[in-house]
Amino acid sequence: MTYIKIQQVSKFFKRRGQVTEALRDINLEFQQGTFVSLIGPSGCGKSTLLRIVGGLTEIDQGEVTIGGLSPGGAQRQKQFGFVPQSPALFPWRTVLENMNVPFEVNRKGGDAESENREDPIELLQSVGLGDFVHSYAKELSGGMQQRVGIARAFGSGAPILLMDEPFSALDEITRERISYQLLDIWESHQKTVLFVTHSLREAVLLSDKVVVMSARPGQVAKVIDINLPRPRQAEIEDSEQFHYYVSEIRASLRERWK
Ligand SMILES: Nc1ncnc2c1ncn2[C@@H]1O[C@H](COP(=O)(O)OP(=O)(O)OP(=O)(O)O)[C@@H](O)[C@H]1O
Repeated sequence: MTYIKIQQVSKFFKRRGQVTEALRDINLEFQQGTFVSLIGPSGCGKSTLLRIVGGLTEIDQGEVTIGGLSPGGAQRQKQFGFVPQSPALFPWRTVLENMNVPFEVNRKGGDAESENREDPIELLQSVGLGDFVHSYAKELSGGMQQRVGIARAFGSGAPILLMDEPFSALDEITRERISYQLLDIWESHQKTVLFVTHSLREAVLLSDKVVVMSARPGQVAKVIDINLPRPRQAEIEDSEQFHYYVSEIRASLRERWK
């Protein structure tokens, strides 16, 4: 059953008398529990689309529904967890205390559902941070901080995670390692994820669907189903099928440069 439905969505930004057409006629549908990557040239509207789904940016035309709710309605029901480029951690709090932040916020909002929460230590172990639970966030490397951000989002109780280039500030080796940890944690939780990336490799490794977008005004160039078996291990990157998908995405991006 369709969970996230984006119909004929267009978005214009108006600033100082200038109008930028950021998105044009976007139509997409995703089922619950799908890992979706958005890939496309810089400025094609990937972040804007993520923010629209998350109820942070209004649309000018079209409609977005999340399980029948408007993005604003879904946001009020705490359906979204955000993982931005750099994780918003409190530096003087420990890793474990940072894991509690979404629940503190929810409690302030009078929300009691936080009591059925997952064990934050187990979540931290699943991203390789079991030994750093009591470290201060400021003592962690950038990659470790981002792993806390990911574990926190998976433990937040939100069914939809919106990840906007979460690995972009990391070096290549850290980035590769974290992508496997994200793969593992997602495969054991199967939340609906919208993941913005510039990496073809990450898109194929992680996703069930890759949305290739064309340059501004952003339009959907192609939606590619990644039918690689799960659970996926590092070896899958050596498979012919993996390379085939990477080439297909690259060709689709190039097609739009012409
Ligand atoms: N708040 C805003 N006000 C005005 N223009 C905006 C605003 N947000 C985005 N834009 C414009 O909309 C277009 C799409 O921006 P967006 O950040 O969504 O692209 P993107 O694909 O995520 O880019 P990148 O890959 O570089 O992060 C760009 O031309 C951008 O300048």
